Amino acid sequence: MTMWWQRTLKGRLGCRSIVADAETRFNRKGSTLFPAPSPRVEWGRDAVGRFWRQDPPDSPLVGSIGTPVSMRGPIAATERVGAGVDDVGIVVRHLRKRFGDYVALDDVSFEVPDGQLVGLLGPSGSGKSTVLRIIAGLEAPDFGTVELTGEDATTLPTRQRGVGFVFQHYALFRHMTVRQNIAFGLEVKKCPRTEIKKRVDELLDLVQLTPHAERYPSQLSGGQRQRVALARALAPRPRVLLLDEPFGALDAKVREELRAWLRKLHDEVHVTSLFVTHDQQEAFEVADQVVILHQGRVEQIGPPQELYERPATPFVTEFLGAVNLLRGEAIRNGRVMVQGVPTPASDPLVPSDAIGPFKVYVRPHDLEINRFGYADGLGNVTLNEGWRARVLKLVPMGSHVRVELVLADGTWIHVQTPRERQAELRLAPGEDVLVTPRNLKVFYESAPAHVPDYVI
Ligand SMILES: Nc1ncnc2c1ncn2[C@@H]1O[C@H](COP(=O)(O)OP(=O)(O)OP(=O)(O)O)[C@@H](O)[C@H]1O
Repeated sequence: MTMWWQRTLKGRLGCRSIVADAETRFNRKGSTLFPAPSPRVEWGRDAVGRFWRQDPPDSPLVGSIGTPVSMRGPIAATERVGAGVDDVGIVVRHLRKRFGDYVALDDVSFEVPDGQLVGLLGPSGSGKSTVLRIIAGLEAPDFGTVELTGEDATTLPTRQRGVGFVFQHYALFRHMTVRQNIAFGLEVKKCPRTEIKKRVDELLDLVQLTPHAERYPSQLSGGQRQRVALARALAPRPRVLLLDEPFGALDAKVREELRAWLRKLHDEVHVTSLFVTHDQQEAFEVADQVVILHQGRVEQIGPPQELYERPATPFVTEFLGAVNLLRGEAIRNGRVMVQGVPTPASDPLVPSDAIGPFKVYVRPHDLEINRFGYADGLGNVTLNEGWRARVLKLVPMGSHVRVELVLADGTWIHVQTPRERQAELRLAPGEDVLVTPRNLKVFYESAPAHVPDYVI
């Protein structure tokens, strides 16, 4: 029956994701849950991830755009990486995994659009490698599904998944040359010799190791070995490429070079890739989109800049770089009371009369230090607005100065001030100043766990 549904829907719509969804619904309920749509009906997902159906105006079927048809609940907006139903390379849905009593994954769902490089970012122990291992078939989920290029792969053995895997510790064969290592997967598949040679030459060129083809791994640098590992993973033309902290064991400079190199390489080969890292900068530099994991759950998904500018939770705000945390007392007319001062908030969605306490976050480069006021020489004095603070310490950091201050209520903050601005202000420890913020991020202090509680 399931097969019938697959065939029917595929034939009518050519739409793999809908097929997978219909199949699950069918299996769970044991009967057809929605009528077979006519070919004129269009299907897809809306901006918040719900399935929708667009019926022609004269259709006898109920439903229109925005009509959710999934019985398992929509994939939340925070779980969506990209748009489109037909162009998905990897889909994981509702993954759960326990190790004994420990919940390693708790309902993880996301999609990797075909041909994109997506970063899976999170602190140590957040479940990143477990997700990757489940996608590769090295671990079985307790619940949930894995779909690779439209095919349900949840129970497929690893070797049938068409997955290329690159680990942190390059597992190259020490007794084989670079060429033999890259050829290994193709030899196992018993590809013709001429084809193997052609593909290996191609890959040696791609990873810029042609001159080192006859070397052994011990004769290569760490970065070169990881490039061989990548070429070896790409050799059998995998459907998807999984990279688990591939540069984790390398020193900072080599990592930086390899990041740029990987991004360039991906732009050439466009293989759907999932890249695990705990390094925010690495994820942001390399990935088209980033999935942020925390304690086995997806916190937020989006392009790097969007995550940085519009973090959905306090965790994401804190995880994505240095930030000051203050207490907000109430919000009135779009201004949040911080340090007794109504301070502009950057989003019109702020409830006009919400009562705190709120967590108020502001990045060090979004704070400006000012004197209390200035005179124009004609006897007019203009007073600045901001939070009163005392300078504690100045630390030169090259292009900027890190200024540490204490606010009137004893809260410590730090500000990143351009070197030129410090040359103007000539701040010194012990001075009283005003601090003026931009881009405040405000969250309810005690939001229910895991519910995005972003209010600004
Ligand atoms: N085979 C296992 N048996 C027991 N616990 C495990 C097993 N594999 C993973 N875990 C636990 O599950 C949690 C998630 O592990 P995972 O390796 O997926 O995290 P991670 O985000 O990749 O961390 P890291 O960045 O440190 O590699 C960790 O607390 C880990 O100890």
